[in-house]
Amino acid sequence: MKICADNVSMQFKTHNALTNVSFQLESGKTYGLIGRNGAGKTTLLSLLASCRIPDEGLITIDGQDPFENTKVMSRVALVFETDYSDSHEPVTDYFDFAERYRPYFDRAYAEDLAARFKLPLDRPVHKFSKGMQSALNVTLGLASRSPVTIFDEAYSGMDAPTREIFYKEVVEEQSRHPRTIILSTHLVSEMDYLFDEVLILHHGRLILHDSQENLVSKSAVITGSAGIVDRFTTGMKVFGTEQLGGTKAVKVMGQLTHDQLAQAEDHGLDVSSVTLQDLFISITEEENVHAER
Ligand SMILES: Nc1ncnc2c1ncn2[C@@H]1O[C@H](COP(=O)(O)OP(=O)(O)OP(=O)(O)O)[C@@H](O)[C@H]1O
Repeated sequence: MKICADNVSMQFKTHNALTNVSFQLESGKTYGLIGRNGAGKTTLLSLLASCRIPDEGLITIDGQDPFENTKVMSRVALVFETDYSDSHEPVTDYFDFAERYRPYFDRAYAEDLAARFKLPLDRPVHKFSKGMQSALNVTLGLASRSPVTIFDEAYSGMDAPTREIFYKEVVEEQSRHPRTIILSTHLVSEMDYLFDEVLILHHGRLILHDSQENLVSKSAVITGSAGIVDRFTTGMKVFGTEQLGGTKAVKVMGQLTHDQLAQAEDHGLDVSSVTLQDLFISITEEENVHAER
């Protein structure tokens, strides 16, 4: 299912939670939605899941407005951190419910995941630990096999080995049952390998949307003696700088040419790739937002 956001804006009283956000998402890809606290990720995902309507702009899923559109919305699943404190039902009741309302729900897969996450099927969910409740959420999301499956930080309660099971399943599910998967997260460094494309929200604006491959190949860190690094990077688009004594590391946007790489080597400069986490931190640091040298 193709998702389009066209100039979407959302306000809470006087606060602009989203401003003119536009993008297109395709089926069969895993998208990483990243942004600092309060950047607007949950607001955007709740619009995609039709929990609210945008103040301005349009969201379409397969060309249709998803709001109160049962046919479209039965194919979209939003998984978020849920408060289960009043949930006295066992896991099996959640599976029964999903089986009734989720057209692609695979119960056998859900039971298999529950076993791997060590979730007792007959125990009331309010008695689960926070991590177990998160594992139930991701189980319902994965097994929903919804053509659009959105996880809004739904895994934050899970410990590292449990998150690894989830990540592995995301990869395997994309090859078994390709769909649009959107993962919002703060765990950028451990999840970056899952993303085909990355969207970075900052203060409600989409400041970057590109493939993971492009992001990594179109940026670099140049490290070496401060004066030489400064001369080498003059005229380049710099988005981050660190200095320790006489050694400077400058992060630049844009792919270096063969000549530039050869020059860097001649000058004893080290050229390495930027991680997504690095890129994210640097471009969302106020003082670095795309400063041109
Ligand atoms: N119901 C609401 N009423 C008023 N303001 C809201 C509401 N929901 C969100 N906001 C504000 O909108 C902005 C975006 O919030 P949102 O929850 O979308 O951010 P987020 O990127 O998901 O943040 P986090 O990573 O901390 O979960 C924040 O400034 C938040 O305070």
